[in-house]
Amino acid sequence: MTAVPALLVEDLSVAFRTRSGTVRALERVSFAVPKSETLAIVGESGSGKSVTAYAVMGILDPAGQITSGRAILGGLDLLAATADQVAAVRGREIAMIFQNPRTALNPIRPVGRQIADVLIRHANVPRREAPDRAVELLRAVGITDPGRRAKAYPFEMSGGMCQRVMIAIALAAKPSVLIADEPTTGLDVTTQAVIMDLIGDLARDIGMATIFITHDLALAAQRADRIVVMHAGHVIENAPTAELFARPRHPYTAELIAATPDAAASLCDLASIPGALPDLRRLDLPTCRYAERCPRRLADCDEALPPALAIPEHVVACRNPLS
Ligand SMILES: Nc1ncnc2c1ncn2[C@@H]1O[C@H](COP(=O)(O)OP(=O)(O)OP(=O)(O)O)[C@@H](O)[C@H]1O
Ligand code: NI
Repeated sequence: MTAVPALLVEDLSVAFRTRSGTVRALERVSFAVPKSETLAIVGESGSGKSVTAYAVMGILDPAGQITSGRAILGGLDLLAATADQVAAVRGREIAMIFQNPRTALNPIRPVGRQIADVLIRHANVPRREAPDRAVELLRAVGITDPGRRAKAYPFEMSGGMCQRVMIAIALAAKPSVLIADEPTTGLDVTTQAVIMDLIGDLARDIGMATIFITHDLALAAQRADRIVVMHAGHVIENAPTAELFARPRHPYTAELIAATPDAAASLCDLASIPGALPDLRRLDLPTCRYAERCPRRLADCDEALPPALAIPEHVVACRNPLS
């Protein structure tokens, strides 16, 4: 009945081995991104948003280990695929843009060349045509005088301009999925809106699904069709955006929304949510990682979490959800 999603993440668990113990960063994370839709992943710092993205992209820190899960893209499980298979897909079918475009770009290669590299490698563009196509792409992401700008180095461009270049690189091969990890953090508000519009417009043009990782509930509400809320490495709620705001079912989501009345605050500084994320190295981590902060905790909250698939279209991982 339901169509095949652009990306399906199921049961993803990741642990990092560190000197001070094992960090259980993700536990059984699941979500699906329908084709052409935007899914926001929101959560406090340390909740596991970036680790989820890195695991799917195959760029986890070597200390990180995927201990369970699948990430299905176009019939291929990225987590079980060979390095060659992943290399063939990354940049072509799934691409990522990062918070700090300046460090993600190659500092010693003109930006036009960097875009041309991707076009040759991933979009089957003949080498001769690549430079002109790179200039076209720079124009498409709203860079004025793109012919001249193509010859510039990243340090010669503003942060907003570098992010446009990153977007041009990410979208060069028209991937079916884009992961944008805090793509506008550090940019001024006007540039933020322009960049988000740009990503939205380009996604629409090529029918691309977008995973938008953010601290900013307001931005998520404006831009996403669906919101996944993470807490301490768990997906605790997943619902269509309007539904999530109208009827939050997990006590943590309700706290988040209450703490941000016009949904305008950023989750970066959630001083008003009592407690902190538990230390993910703890050996006695509770089954519900929110239990120790939760005003609705029941005795049986320490038992296994209910399957996070309680209600179709609206997933909540809680034994005592709001109705
Ligand atoms: N290389 C690593 N070694 C050990 N622990 C790590 C490593 N990378 C991430 N972690 C841990 O994994 C957990 C999730 O981190 P992650 O970066 O995904 O959080 P996040 O939700 O993206 O936070 P932020 O909003 O600050 O970017 C954190 O507890 C973090 O300390
Ligand atoms: Ni992050």
